[in-house]
Amino acid sequence: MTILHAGYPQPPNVHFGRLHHLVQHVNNSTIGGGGAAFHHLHHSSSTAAAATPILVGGGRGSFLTLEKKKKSGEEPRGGIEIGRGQSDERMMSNLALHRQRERDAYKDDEFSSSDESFDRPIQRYVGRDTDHVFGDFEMDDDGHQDAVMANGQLEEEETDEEDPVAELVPLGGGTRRVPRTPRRKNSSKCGFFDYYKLTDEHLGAGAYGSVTTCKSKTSGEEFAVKIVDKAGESHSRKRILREVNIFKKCKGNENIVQLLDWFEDDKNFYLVMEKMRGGPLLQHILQRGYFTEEEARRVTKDIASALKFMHDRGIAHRDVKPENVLCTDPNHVSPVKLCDLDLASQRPPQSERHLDEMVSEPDLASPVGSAEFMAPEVVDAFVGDALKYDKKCDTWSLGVILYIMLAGYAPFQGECDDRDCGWSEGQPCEDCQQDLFHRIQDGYYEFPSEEWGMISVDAKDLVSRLLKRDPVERYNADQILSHPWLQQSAPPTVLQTPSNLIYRKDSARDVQQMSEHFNLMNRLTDARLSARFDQKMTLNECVRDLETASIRDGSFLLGEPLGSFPSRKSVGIAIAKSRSGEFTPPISRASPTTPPPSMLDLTHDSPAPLSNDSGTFSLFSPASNASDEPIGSLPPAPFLFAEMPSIQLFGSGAVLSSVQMTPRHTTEDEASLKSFEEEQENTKPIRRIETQVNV
Ligand SMILES: Nc1ncnc2c1ncn2[C@@H]1O[C@H](COP(=O)(O)OP(=O)(O)OP(=O)(O)O)[C@@H](O)[C@H]1O
Repeated sequence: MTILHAGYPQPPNVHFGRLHHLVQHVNNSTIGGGGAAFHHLHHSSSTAAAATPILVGGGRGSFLTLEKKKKSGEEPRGGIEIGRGQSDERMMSNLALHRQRERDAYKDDEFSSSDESFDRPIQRYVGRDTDHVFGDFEMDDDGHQDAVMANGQLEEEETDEEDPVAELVPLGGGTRRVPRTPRRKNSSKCGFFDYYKLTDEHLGAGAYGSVTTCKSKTSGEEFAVKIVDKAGESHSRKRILREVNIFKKCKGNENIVQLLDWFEDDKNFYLVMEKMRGGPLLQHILQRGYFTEEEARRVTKDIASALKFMHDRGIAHRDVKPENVLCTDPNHVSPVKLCDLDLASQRPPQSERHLDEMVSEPDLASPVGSAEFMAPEVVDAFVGDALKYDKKCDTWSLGVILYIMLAGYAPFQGECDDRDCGWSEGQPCEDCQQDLFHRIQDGYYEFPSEEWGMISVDAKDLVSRLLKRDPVERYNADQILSHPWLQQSAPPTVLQTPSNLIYRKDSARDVQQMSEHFNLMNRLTDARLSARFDQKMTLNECVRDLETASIRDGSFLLGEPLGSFPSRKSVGIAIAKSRSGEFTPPISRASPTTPPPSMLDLTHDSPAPLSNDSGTFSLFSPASNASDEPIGSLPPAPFLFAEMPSIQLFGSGAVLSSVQMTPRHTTEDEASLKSFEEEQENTKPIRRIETQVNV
């Protein structure tokens, strides 16, 4: 019996893009998943699927239906099963377990609700928390999860238990606890600006959002709000929901930034967090100009505590780096808290994972994070070894941070023979990049006596326990916390860190800036790849899109014109920025040569070898005139990344073709942006050409 469960959290680590494949190849196995997964199967020509009886659960209502059937002794028609070859009993107990997890997830949920009195889970958005926690699920454009009824028809998820609440708006977080009863449905449509006002204080920016101080309209209290533009990527909702879920799991931990509220409107997501007044770690150290080993010890302890908390819950942060370590107090370096949970992933224990599921799991196999903080196994993934990495890469990254805190420079640095190479000034250099990768892979670093001579043996010992190439040997968070260096006060030795951060050419500050190339690229790669998986593009489709991409005067051409960006202020700003200064199209020093096979895994789409996957791009300056002379061209390579101040061109022969535009715009640009978006909607759809606007 092959059974499909739809509309309920799928068993961990089953990627629906693989569903068809798995069903075809694994007899009597089980696939859990959303309605779309069922749809996929139901419409497939797979004999396994065709022979499949139908009953498929759809969310909680269907679960109840199933329970009733079970009680009455009625055999489900087809049934639901979670786990391969399991009995009906087992299936029911697994479902009950999922159900319990779901209850637990809601139990202390300050974010949603005032409906505790009803003693029932609150549907915070259409699609359940657990769906996001346990893995991917497919949503339609409106974020609805489909449920599948006994007749096999797709239908919207049952909402008989309660009226659907306004989708995602607002979560009405813990601070005000906006009632979310059906009666209050419309009144819950309050937006971020009903409760907060933005200030001019810019706190930071990342690949997806900018972070600004906002003030509560009622109390005047200051918070930090991360504003994420919805236009940035096709599946931003899914990512935001995942981040919110991870934040929720980390609620109450004093070393993880707390999310207090979140909202959504037509344009943006708003994540309201506690404000970390002390700023990012290295910036704080630089500004103070004074840093001791004891302070480094405290910071390490805080980060290790945050990691322990996350790891104990099966969550890996995956982007531990100094910018994501924030100081609470402007006058003291500690306590610190980890922020930026958008790359964090929650994984079930290894024991619950099946081998084929692990292999086919692009999300967790995707390399994310920043170069200098990447653990060797992540670098392996970049250079083709495709090894898995998990929570232990967080402790590696902590090792890198600790090293930088103690010395003021990074343990692994790239170097080449070319004296004029601008690597240490942030310029790309393939040789330096390769050298950096090799050094990380070798795991070779030193403790130069000039800085390290005065640092305690215990501190160095902990560094060496963390910078272990083999993740098995590397300390985990528990071991870090019990290390002697963290058990008692460290010497009050004043470190050379601040001055090294300022004066060394290859300082961590440069490293940090340069690592952003990596970070951005990895994330976008990740996003594009998952978009590709979502869209179920075939290899051939990818290749067709790739011939030549050019950017001319704000128009994006890809083979034939797919659309153009109007010369509006919001875009104009970006172009104006690009015009300033001489532009040479760099190939990112950090770009990986090949995305790891585990990310691509195109073998199901086509047997074509990846070596044919090079695309050729001509890169035109937006300022170039009618002569249309390309100002530079990028050599064909499996993966390319070129960057202008605000426009990036991404391309790869087989993977994706995408032009990413990141104009900054101010609020007065919103009207023009809106009409730009409307215009886009009315013109020919621009496939895989996306704009990202960071407010
Ligand atoms: N709660 C906060 N208080 C103060 N500053 C913050 C806060 N959260 C984030 N920041 C600042 O904003 C920056 C960007 O935030 P964050 O990393 O969450 O955004 P992102 O778009 O997810 O970035 P990334 O590209 O690293 O993923 C941080 O490095 C930090 O400097």
